[in-house]
Amino acid sequence: MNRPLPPTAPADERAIDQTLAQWVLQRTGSNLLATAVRVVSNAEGRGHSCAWLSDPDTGAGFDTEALAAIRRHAWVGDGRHFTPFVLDARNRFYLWRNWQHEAKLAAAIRLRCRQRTLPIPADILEGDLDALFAGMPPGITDWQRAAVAAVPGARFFVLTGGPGTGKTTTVVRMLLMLLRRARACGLPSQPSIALAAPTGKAAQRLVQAIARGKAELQVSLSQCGSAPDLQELLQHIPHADARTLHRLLGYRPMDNTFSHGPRNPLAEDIVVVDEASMVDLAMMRQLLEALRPDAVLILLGDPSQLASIDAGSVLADIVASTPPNRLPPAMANLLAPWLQNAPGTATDDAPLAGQVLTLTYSWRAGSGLQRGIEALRDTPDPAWLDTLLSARADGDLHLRHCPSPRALRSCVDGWIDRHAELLQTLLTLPVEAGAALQSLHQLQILCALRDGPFGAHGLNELIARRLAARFGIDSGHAWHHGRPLIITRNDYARGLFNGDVGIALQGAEGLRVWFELGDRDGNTGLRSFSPRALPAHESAWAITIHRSQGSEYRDVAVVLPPDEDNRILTRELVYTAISRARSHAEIWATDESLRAALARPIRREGGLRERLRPDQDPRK
Ligand SMILES: Nc1ncnc2c1ncn2[C@@H]1O[C@H](COP(=O)(O)OP(=O)(O)OP(=O)(O)O)[C@@H](O)[C@H]1O
Repeated sequence: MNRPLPPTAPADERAIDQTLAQWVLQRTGSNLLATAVRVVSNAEGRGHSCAWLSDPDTGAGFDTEALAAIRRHAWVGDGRHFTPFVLDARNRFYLWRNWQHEAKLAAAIRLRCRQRTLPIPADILEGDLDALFAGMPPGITDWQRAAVAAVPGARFFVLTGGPGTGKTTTVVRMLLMLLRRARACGLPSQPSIALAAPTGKAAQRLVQAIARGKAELQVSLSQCGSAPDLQELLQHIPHADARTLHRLLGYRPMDNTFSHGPRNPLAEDIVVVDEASMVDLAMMRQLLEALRPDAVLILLGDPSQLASIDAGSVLADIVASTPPNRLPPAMANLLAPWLQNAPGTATDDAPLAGQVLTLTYSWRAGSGLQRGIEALRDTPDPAWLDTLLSARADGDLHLRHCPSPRALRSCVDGWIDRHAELLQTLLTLPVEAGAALQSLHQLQILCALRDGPFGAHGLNELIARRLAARFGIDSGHAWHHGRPLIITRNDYARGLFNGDVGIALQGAEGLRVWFELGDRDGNTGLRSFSPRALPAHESAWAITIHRSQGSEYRDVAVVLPPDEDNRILTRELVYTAISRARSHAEIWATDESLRAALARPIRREGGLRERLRPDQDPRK
């Protein structure tokens, strides 16, 4: 085993990758194993749950002899028993923990999917759908109806779609359906519901979205006048309390464990998790294992967005494991009468068929921004990009040429001009904290990078200087009235968490930093802190696109570095950024870097999607 290292030194090697490899080398004396460990550690750092030791497309990497030697090593197994590393039959190499997360998560999902029943007879379903979709045309609401009709009897359900496709509108109806037919679905007569999301920001947005969805449905139900019990049941859907997944599962930062798991499952009968694309492999396994077998899990999200920061691309893998919107034959027959377009059918043994549905009709369609979002969801349409590059704008989506720091300065000046009124109010007038925090939802600069002149740090410094010059702020002081900032480290004692956005405001007590925070009972309220009491933080005129996930703003400016070879530039990154905008987005980039980003989809290595396909032997 002491052969020279194969030529597989990973790009972007981190100190931890080398340290781990060194440790393995010292204990095993095997260069080969140490090299494979270096590769897999590096892969994990880039979000992969495993590393291919032999590329399935090119065959590059470790040769057959090297692979056989690694496979024979005592520290490497096939996953049946504990070994520090696992090499599967397809030459995917795992750290034991990621192998376990994948295997256990896939097994938990498959088990839940096998339990599905179709407990509601067709005539009852018809009445329910008529009441819940009164006045809504069939055709464009087909997949919303299908989701509402398919959720009874499911223990695991995934509803996906791009922005504005009606996920909230639909999930409120799905919950109402479960409440009305609870006993038939094997739930208590008044099932309890938990709402959760991966970040505090996303949880706040979920609260607002559910409250709005409930109010809209309330109007529709009272207008149609039928089924008064539905109006009563609607009150049982919570809308003031959504927790982060960490809080839902009882995260204990002292020892990095959770109080809820298989031995202490969650009490709730129905758990809804929004922004599921941000949930990594380890967290999703924890969630699945913390559910009672008879509880229902509903995941909402958009698999085209950036995947989780930590390893895995769980939502995208789940969605890709089953053909889109194909139903098992029995379900297709049951639903056919209410769908204008006959649904395609899946094979009977497809584990997730009928439990993963995608909403395809955008209710915000028609704007240039929406066209851009749709064009970027899958493989970008080259004609769309060419048109945009030559016209420089499509309605509310704009391109600004930004090849240099000098061009960036003029983009910033233009941005300040366009938002001058709002910025002036924030920076120079007394403003109430709630209103000031609300106005931060109006505009946001999103950067692909954190560091460098085109990164969020550089942009924040540049913006601070330009604002100081324009509005007469003392540029010698970082702390000034109207400065937005984002917390970058959790502070459990103060209840401030990574990603919380606040604003510094001068008041009777001097300069205080205000946040809208949730308390332990799920209520949100305004709280202020002295700047000295804050955990690690930075200015937030510009934040990274990764940080913006789960948030939404009226106007967004997206900054891409002009270096088109930068590996950060991917289609998912640009899609995630512009889909944060409700009304207007501008992209500050060169044509080349935009083209390069759109041509580079993220591919995360892992075996989850295969494990969820029909008849998979988990060790393959
Ligand atoms: N069946 C429907 N009939 C009429 N309007 C609808 C329907 N479904 C959704 N809408 C409207 O479309 C808009 C977007 O819907 P919704 O908020 O449910 O989408 P979403 O997918 O949750 O959006 P986002 O991802 O941005 O949170 C809302 O204004 C909603 O009222």
